[in-house]
Amino acid sequence: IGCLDGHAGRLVFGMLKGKPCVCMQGRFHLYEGYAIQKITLPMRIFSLLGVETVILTNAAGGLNQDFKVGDIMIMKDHINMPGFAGNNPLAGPNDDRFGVRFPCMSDAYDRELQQLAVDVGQELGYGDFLREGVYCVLGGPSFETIAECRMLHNLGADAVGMSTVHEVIVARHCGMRVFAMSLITNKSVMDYDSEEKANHKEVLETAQHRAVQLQKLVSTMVARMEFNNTNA
Ligand SMILES: O=P(O)(O)O[C@H]1O[C@H](CO)[C@@H](O)[C@H]1O
Ligand code: HPA
Repeated sequence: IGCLDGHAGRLVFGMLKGKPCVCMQGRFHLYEGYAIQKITLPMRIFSLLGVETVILTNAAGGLNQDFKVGDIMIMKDHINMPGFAGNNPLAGPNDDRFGVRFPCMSDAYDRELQQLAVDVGQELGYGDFLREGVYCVLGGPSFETIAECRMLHNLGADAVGMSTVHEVIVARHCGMRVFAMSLITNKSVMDYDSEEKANHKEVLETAQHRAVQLQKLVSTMVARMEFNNTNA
């Protein structure tokens, strides 16, 4: 597990609301220099362990100008920018034991789980800062230029980050259900007059600020999820 700032590098096993869970406290990133297949290996291990549902979180910059720092964006779709250049975790020989050669991605983000997040978020009183949108992944580690932010927004992305999408692709390839959400930790700089600058300190501070609400959202969702483990 990646062990950089903000990523503890632990794999935690336990029960959450009566359900067996395994939690990655941290993740690997492309910008750490790992091959994309290594970054996503934990998803295949989870699948072999019998995991049925994957919940992914990330910190992201807000491209959508209606988003505020501290908003939680339910991911309804993604744009896989490294994939456009051929850097896809499923590139290379397909291992048929995990999934098909050409997996569908139009149903990557489970609609029922998105609705569950909306329902739970409303009940918890999080409606004011719960959004939905499209996440775009880039390689990092440099944050985006103003021109890049404008381009990504024009392409239909609401948030930008450096993770998650590769994990989603591998998790979907092996048939796990996926739910993902982004914490908008900073506003993407879209204007040459702006004095704002993306920085990792702000990302960590915002994550700290919303940590308890994110935990509550995830644990309440887990409590409500149907448990249907055919491997049990
Ligand atoms: O996507 P996660 O790992 O949450 O973290 C995001 O925040 C870091 C940049 O501040 C990058 O690692 C980016 O991907
Ligand atoms: N850009 C890319 N990745 C990020 C950002 C950002 O603005 N914020 C947190 N992760």
